[in-house]
Amino acid sequence: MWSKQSILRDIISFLINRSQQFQQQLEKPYVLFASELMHSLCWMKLNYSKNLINKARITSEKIAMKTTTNHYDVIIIGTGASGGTLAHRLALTGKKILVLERGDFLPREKDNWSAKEVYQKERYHTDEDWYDKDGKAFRPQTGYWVGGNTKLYGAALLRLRERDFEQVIHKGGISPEWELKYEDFEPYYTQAEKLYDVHGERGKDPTEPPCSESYPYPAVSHEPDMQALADCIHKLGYYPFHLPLGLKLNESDRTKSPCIRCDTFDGYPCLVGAKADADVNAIRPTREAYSNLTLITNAKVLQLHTSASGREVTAVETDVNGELYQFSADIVVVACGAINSAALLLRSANDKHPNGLANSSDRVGRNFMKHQAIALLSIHLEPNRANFQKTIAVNDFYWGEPDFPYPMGMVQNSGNVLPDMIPAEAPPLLAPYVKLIPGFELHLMAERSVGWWLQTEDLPHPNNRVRVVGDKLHLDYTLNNTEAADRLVHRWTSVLKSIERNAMHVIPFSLYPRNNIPLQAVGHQCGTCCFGSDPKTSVLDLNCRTHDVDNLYVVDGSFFPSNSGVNPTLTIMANALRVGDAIAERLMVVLHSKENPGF
Ligand SMILES: Cc1cc2nc3c(=O)[nH]c(=O)nc-3n(C[C@H](O)[C@H](O)[C@H](O)COP(=O)(O)OP(=O)(O)OC[C@H]3O[C@@H](n4cnc5c(N)ncnc54)[C@H](O)[C@@H]3O)c2cc1C
Repeated sequence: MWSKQSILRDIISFLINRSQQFQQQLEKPYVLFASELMHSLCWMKLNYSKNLINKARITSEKIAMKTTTNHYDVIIIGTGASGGTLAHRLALTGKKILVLERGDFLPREKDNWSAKEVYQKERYHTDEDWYDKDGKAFRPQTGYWVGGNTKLYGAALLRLRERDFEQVIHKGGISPEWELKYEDFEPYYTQAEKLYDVHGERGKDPTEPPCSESYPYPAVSHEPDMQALADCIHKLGYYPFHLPLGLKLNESDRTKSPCIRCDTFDGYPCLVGAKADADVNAIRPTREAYSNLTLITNAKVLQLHTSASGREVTAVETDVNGELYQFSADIVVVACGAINSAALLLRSANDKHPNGLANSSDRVGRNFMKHQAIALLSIHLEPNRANFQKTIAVNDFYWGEPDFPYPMGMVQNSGNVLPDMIPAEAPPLLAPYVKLIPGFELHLMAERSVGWWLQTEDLPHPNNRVRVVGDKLHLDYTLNNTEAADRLVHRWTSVLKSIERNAMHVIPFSLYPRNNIPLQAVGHQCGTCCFGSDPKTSVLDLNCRTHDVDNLYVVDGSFFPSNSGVNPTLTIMANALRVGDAIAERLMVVLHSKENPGF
C-alpha cells in the first residue's frame, strides 16, 4: 500500500515534470493544461480525499503559473489616487512601466447617476466580506476600478495644515509629528492641484497654509440658496469658504464645461467624465501619450515573492482574468489603498519575512485610521433649490475654541440629499419613519435638506489594524478621540440653530438627523505602513521605500503617520508625485551607471 505522503510525492513530481513540458510550450492555454492534468489525475485512479486533490490542484496552478519573459523597469500595483498619479509622473521618464489593476474601467451607464443603484444597491462597491474586530462580516464601501476610489469620491481636495505635520495634543491623545514638513510637500501640492483641476479661492479658509500659487481654477460658486446659507453663517462671525473641488467646470462659458453641476457628485461616478479622478486625469491621458506604459486590468496581485536573501521583490504573482502570471521589475510599487496594501504585504510573508513582507517593525497593518465622520442634515422649511450643493466648508473649529483648546475638525457640505439616498443612509432618528410609513414623503424631506459632513481626526493606535487570517481580511478598529467629534457636532448644531430663521427657514427646533459613519465607510483609510527614518518604528523610509526590501515602495495613504482633520486625497496625490521624483531619480542613476560604469 502507498502511504499518503508517497502518493503526494509522486503527484508533485508528475506535476513538476508535466509543468516543465508546459513551460516549453508556453503558449498552450493554461485551461487546457489544467483540464489535461485533472484527466491525468483521474487516469491514475488514485483514491484521495477531496482535500488532497484540491491541494494538488493548487500546487499545479502555482507550477503552471505563466512567467512572462517581459521584465519592466517599474511595476505599479493599483490605479487610484496614488498609483494613477505615480504612473502619470513616471511615464515621463520613458521607462518601461507596467500598471496592474484588479478592477476594470468603470462602465459608463445611466446607473452612474441613479441614487437607488449607487446608494441602495451599492452597484460600484466590491461584494467582498471583510471582518470587524468581533469577527463580524461586513461589506466595505470600496470600489475596485481603474481610478480606484477616486471614481466615486467627493473630490474635496485640501492640503494638510502646517501644524498637522507637527505633534498635536488632542483631547483623546497625541497626533504624532511627521518627519517631513509642510514645506516638503508644498511644491507637490501645487502640482497635484494642477493635475486634478482644483477649483478654490485662496485666503478665505482661516486655517489655510501658505501656498506658492493660486488655485488653478476659480472656486465653484455657491448657488443662491447656498450663498444665502454661507452669508448667514458668516453673519454669525464664522468664515465659511468655498470647498476646494477637483472637477472640470467652466462657469464663465458653460458651453465649454464638461461639468453640468448635477446633483449626483459625491459618492457617484461621473457619467460625463467631469470629475477629476485618477482614471480621467491621470491614467487615460498617460496611456494615450506614452507607449512605455502598459496597463493590465482585471489583474489582481496575490503575492509578492522575494529573492532568497529577502532583499528584493523578484516576482509579482498576479491573477489576470483567472490565469496566474508572474511579472518582474527593478522597482515594485504597491498602491492598493492603505488597507489592501497592508493586506498584500501580510499575505506575502515568507521565510525571510515571517510576519509579512517588510514587516520587521511589526507595524504593517497597524495604526489604521479613517476619520470619525458624521453625516448630518439640517432641514429647512423651504426647498433648497441648489443643483450642486457641495460648496461650503467651515474650518473655524479645526483647532478648537477657547473653552475646548483641542482640535475638533472640519465641516463641509456632503452633497445633495436625494430621496433614494435616504433609505440607505437613514440616520437613526429617521429610520423608524422610513421603515414604518409606506411612501414616507422622502422627497419632501430630501428637497428641504442641506447635507453636512463633519470630520474629526482619529489618532493612530497599534491595535487599530489590518490583519489577514487565512484568506480573510480583518479590520480591527475602535473609535478614539470621540469627545472632540461630539464637541464638533454640538458646536455645529448650535451654529445651525443660530441661523436667522427667516433668512434660511431652518426648522426652528433641534432636529438634526445624523449618522455616525460606520466602519464600512473606509474611504479615508490611511496609516497602515507609516513612513519615518527609524526602521524599528516605521515600515517605509521618507521616500516611501520599505526599510526591509530594497526595490519595494508603498505610495498610498498607508504612509500617513497621522490623519489630520482634512480629507486625505490631495496629500496622497502630492506624495505620489514626490515619491515619483525620488523613483525617477533612482532610475536615472541606475541608467547612468549602466551607460557609464565609472559613474
Ligand atoms: C464615497 C467616497 C467619497 C470620498 N470623498 C473624498 C473627498 O471628497 N476628498 C478626499 O480627499 N477623499 C475622498 N475619498 C477618499 C479617496 O477616494 C481616497 O483617499 C483615495 O482614493 C485613496 O487613493 P489610493 O490610491 O490610496 O487608493 P484607491 O483609490 O482605493 O486605489 C487603490 C487601487 O488599487 C487597486 N487594488 C487594490 N488591491 C489590488 C490588488 N491586490 N491588485 C491590483 N490592484 C489592486 C484597486 O482596485 C484600486 O484601483 C472618498 C472616498 C469615497 C469612497
